[in-house]
Amino acid sequence: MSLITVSGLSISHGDHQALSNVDLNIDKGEIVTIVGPNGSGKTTLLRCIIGALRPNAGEVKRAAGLRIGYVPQSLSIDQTLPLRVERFLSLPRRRAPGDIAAALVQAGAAGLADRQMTGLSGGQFQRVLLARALLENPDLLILDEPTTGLDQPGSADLYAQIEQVRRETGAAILMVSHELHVVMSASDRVICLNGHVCCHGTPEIVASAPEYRALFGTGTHGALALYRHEHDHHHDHENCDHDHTHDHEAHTHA
Ligand SMILES: Nc1ncnc2c1ncn2[C@@H]1O[C@H](COP(=O)(O)OP(=O)(O)OP(=O)(O)O)[C@@H](O)[C@H]1O
Repeated sequence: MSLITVSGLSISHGDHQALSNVDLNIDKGEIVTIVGPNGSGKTTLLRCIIGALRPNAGEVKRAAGLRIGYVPQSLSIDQTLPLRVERFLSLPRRRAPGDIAAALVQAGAAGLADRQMTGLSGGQFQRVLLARALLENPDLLILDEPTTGLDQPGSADLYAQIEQVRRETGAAILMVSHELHVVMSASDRVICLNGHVCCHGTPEIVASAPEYRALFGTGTHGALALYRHEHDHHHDHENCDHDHTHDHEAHTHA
């Protein structure tokens, strides 16, 4: 059985329909990446999966006893409050120093226990958040744009760390990423979201799907196309939408 099964999930924020009829499942030990333009509902979907938001329709089924570790997109720390990493990792639940040390090692942040949270670099901060999620001994690790604010080498290092975590712990990974080149190489499956599932499958299938190309283009890994997307889909294919009106070179199929 899957760790997570999402079926027919729809949710609105006020009168804004953020997600419509989303189906998704995550199996043991796989890396699944969600891509999609800004505002396409990626964070909303993750928050439904961890149970922080309730869908208006559909459901999220979790395997019995499933342990989830969640790394949020951002976390603000009071800059005026002294808070050591070790203490941060013991909030809100007290943790044994040995567990904290082990989680920091696994997150590639060994030696940071005594540092101040406010003095960490972006990459170190993300690793501490990863360590915090690992303290849950997760079967499923959920990361919302874990490389936000990191430079390219920093991002590559963090993704390598995440893959190592999967190798060492066997945890499944569900993450949101804008770094499509990395997504393509490291994921077992990719889900392309834009208020609904535009297309999904192995990275190769998604990369060659016209709806993916319409969203992300083919040059500069599609990063620029993220900001040019227009919300004009039709659902006329099992896994895909096929009618986008974009001016991008890749969009020659419409
Ligand atoms: N609490 C909220 N109240 C009102 N609207 C919201 C709320 N949270 C999200 N939204 C809206 O729902 C839509 C989806 O937001 P969400 O944060 O899930 O997108 P996203 O794909 O994660 O975006 P980004 O890539 O910018 O992080 C957006 O239009 C957003 O403005």
